[in-house]
Amino acid sequence: MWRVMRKFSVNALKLSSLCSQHVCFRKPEVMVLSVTQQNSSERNYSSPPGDVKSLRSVINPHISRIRNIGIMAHIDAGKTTTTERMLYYSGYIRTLGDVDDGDTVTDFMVQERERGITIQSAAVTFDWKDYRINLIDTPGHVDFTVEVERCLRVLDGAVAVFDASAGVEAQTLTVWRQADKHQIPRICFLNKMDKNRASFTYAVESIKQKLKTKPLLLQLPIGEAKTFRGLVDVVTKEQMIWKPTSDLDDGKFFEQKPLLESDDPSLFQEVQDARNTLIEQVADLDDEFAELILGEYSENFDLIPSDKLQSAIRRVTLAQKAVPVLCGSALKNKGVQPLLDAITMYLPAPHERSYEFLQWYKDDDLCALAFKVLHDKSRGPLVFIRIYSGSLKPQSAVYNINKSCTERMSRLLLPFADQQIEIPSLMPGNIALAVGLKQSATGDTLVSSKASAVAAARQAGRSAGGEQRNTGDIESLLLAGVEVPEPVFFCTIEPPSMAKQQDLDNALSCLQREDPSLKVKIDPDTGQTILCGMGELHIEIIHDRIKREYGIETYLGPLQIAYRETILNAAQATDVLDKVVGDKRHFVTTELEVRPVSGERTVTKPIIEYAQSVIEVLPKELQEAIENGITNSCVQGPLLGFPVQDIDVTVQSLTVHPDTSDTMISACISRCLQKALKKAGIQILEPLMSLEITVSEDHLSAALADLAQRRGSIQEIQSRQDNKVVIAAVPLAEMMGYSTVLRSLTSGSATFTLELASYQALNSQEQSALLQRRMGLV
Ligand SMILES: Nc1nc2c(ncn2[C@@H]2O[C@H](COP(=O)(O)OP(=O)(O)OP(=O)(O)O)[C@@H](O)[C@H]2O)c(=O)[nH]1
Repeated sequence: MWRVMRKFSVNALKLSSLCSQHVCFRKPEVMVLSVTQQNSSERNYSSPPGDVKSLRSVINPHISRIRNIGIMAHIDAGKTTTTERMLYYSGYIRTLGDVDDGDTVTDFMVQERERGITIQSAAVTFDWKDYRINLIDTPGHVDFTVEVERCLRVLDGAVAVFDASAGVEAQTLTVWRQADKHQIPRICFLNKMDKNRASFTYAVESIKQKLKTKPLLLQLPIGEAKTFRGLVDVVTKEQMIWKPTSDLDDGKFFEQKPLLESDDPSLFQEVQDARNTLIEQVADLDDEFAELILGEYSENFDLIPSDKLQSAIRRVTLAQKAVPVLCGSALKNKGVQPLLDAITMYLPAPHERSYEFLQWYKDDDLCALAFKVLHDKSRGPLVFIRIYSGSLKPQSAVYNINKSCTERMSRLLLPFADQQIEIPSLMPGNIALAVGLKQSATGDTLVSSKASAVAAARQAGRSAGGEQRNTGDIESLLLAGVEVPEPVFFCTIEPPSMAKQQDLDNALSCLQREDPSLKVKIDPDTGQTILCGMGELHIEIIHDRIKREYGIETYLGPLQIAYRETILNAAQATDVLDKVVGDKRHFVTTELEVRPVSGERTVTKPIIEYAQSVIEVLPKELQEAIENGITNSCVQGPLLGFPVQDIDVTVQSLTVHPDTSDTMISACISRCLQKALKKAGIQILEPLMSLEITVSEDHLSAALADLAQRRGSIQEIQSRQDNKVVIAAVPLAEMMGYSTVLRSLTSGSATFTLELASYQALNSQEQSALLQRRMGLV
């Protein structure tokens, strides 16, 4: 049972389950925070370090004291255990759990079902010493570009957790490269130092080789594998030894004292050498520090004050010139407190990151990103928000740029400790949960008002070179979130019985708000529900979540590619509708002309025009009925039922009997358009993907040979450190199961991202082969 649960925790979000175990274990109480009324005895802390209690009353700490971080790790490297220890030492949870002990998770599932909240939580807030740490969940599946990018957007820094016996593994490599792209400063934590075959040297070497980064060794282990008992801080030359002080060996207390030569001469020498190497490395990367050591301390590096070295390490970490490396054993409760110190010391505060879009907003104008939506049956959608500028207050209205609507939030909550605390305001750099936003979904940008969005749009327009754009276009520039690509795969989904259809519809509508890349539609012919997603894995996960979180066992049809249809030529068609319903005669005649639209940009909605003779006499009310008919007809093309794009429709003539309903007008127009499209000759378009593969030189030719067999066209091969980055365009139809093939071709060393680039025409042979397949003839 536990194994099963552990697996989906892997697939879903491990931090989520932690948050859920500890935050949502009981019905979350919402309490209005009143600093003066707080009674410390009510809290759930077990001798928290530092002055956590008083800090907890600080709703908006100074921005320099905030750290928004994520933890990235390969499966089983110890992300959950490390996170759990962080929450324990910070006083967030009272008892240390073991991920291999399933009881708590089972309990949590029961609670979760009773409370009706979905499992996932996006962030957990806790204080360490005098810092506010928001631990933001990083997605379990790097295959979801949208999900990963959304998440990286709200992180200011990250901790990469490694299994010290395994070094850098595939999944870490992928996320590491994504973090490189988003320029996120990082710290490495070599976990599992207690494990047989754990090797500090091997793991550091693997970081150097595989991640092509400069590791800064800030600690050295004392002992390795079974003998691992502590570590030495290379900067301060202090040793930290964890010794069980009571039956409860929770690692909370450890001995910290200067390492003396008499304690261990060879370790002392190692630390001395490591410190000198560290100083030289940092001096090479930081001019300010180089000047300092060449001047005052050139005679004796030992005299360099630790705080000067720490500040220089911070600067090179923030500039991503090097990565601090720490070590420990989360399971054996060693090394996590120094890791927390390093997070506060070396990772950036929100204002130390540069966010390009902020230049478009005035200083105190709100700019916030909704980065996760949770569904709570009693309180409705809870939206996780990160503020970049301005402030948020409960009962205030915000303008959602993506949805072009104004919404009012009723309350603001901090996901703090075991409660969600109601707060009166939220300042830049912070993260909170908003209650009452009905429209906002994952990835939406929230600003203070429409006027502020338009002003920022103008500013963005000016920065983009003052091109004339309409406001709608410019607004799309403003998305602090990520643009959602069109889904490229689809399949039918069916509930186990008709009685469950309503539940399935509800589940899908909740999931859609959380995940903007998921689309759901109804097949107009069969009435079946259709799921449209970004990839094989995406659809699989949605299927799994419906079962796991909503308790509905569904059946998926075969996975299909979302083609498009367009026309080859111009054509005209006429149609007549003459129907008597009750005592009314509905009579319409029409003539339509269709023409292909060519250009670089895809035109997904039909361009609608009217002949002069029609526009002169056309009442405004009928225009909507006509345009509905045209738009509906384009949803399903005449050849295979895929959406029709890149067409221009001109209404050449229209006669309508006075009693005719709008529905009949739409129906006649729609049918006439289908006739015209058929006459114009249908061309099927297939999704063409932009593929980026990062591969070592040794495996480059194997990857290229494979691409050639997939109708791929190579556009560019770049060099990135010792790796090659292949940029290619490949039809999606050739990409099924690609991750498995690439893994075996490159011994798991290559990574790739896949994104929709455009739609390209199938040639006549490919088109007729597809038609035959769809008709079941082959
Ligand atoms: N020996 C040893 N085992 C550890 C350590 N940390 C975690 N583990 C074990 O490694 C396994 C995976 O730990 P998790 O914390 O679940 O790792 P994770 O990275 O969250 O795993 P996934 O969520 O499955 O990706 C569990 O059996 C842990 O008990 C450690 O420091 N030493």
